[in-house]
Amino acid sequence: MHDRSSYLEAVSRLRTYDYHYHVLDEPLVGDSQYDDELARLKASEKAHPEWLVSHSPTQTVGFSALAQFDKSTHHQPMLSLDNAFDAASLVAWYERGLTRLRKDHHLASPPRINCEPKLDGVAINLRYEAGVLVQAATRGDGSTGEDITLNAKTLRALPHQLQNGPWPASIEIRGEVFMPRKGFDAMNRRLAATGLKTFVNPRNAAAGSLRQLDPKVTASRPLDLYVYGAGAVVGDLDAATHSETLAQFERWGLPVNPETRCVDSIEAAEAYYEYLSRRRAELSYEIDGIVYKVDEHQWQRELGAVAKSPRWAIARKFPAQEAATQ
Ligand SMILES: Cc1ccc2cc(C(N)=O)cc(O)c2n1
Repeated sequence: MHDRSSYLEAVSRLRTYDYHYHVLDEPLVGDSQYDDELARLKASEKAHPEWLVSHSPTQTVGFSALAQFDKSTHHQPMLSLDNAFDAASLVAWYERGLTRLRKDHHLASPPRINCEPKLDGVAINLRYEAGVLVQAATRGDGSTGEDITLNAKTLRALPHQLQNGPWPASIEIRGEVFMPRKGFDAMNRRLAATGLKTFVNPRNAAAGSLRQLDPKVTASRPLDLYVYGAGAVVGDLDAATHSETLAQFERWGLPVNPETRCVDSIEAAEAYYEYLSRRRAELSYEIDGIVYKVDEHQWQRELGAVAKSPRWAIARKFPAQEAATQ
């Protein structure tokens, strides 16, 4: 660097690199170019101490990224699903539930089963108060997650205000944020074209995009959302079944997966698995199985949950795919 103005330009250029790398998680240059330019800056400051400015990157101890996310405690824990890897395990899950319920009830008909694709994305907990979205958080450890409200508000599928009331005074609504394949491929092409690191799969891309410290970056990513259940409810959610709850969510303007079906038998539930297994490749998003839930809330309550997993729900997983070619 032959004069102070080119030194000051170098300082500004490196600070821009730092911001893109540490805050936007989208490096502008490769590590070797960054290291070379930083080394030249340090040499200039050694040769010309009178040029040094306090905002030079050589003066910051570890780049101070924006504040981390606040923590957010779920009013009701977010449950994780037990897995079934074959039809026999699915039937065994259902039979176990039937046996438990038959201890105390004469079941006129077998419990209905709600079936839906298991999206391969990242879970989110939304809290609406008086119908207004007041908080959104990641699942975290099931009890406490990260407050990503500003990022969630950039999701085009997510209403900030519920429609067609009434609704409970406060309600937690759970869903899965995901990145459709086409959006994932286009985003990776853009990142690769500018020499930036690409994401391995849509699930990682959704998780990384939802947890950006800068909501503008989240807004630039092709994220989508389907909601799948309720958590804590203050007031009355007048729905006797899970499928009625989902219908209510749709009336309020929340996105519910259109592949969701309610069936009358475990055989029909298994048929749904076969049906969706055949359609999997043509869906616009990635799924890693089917989620089955006993539909009646009364039976869900009676079956309860063991450890962190509900007895009333199970995930029937597809066989692991060999390294998927994106
Ligand atoms: C209770 C529960 C827990 C995790 C879930 C996850 C998904 C999903 N990944 O699509 C769908 C559900 O209905 C879920 N339901």
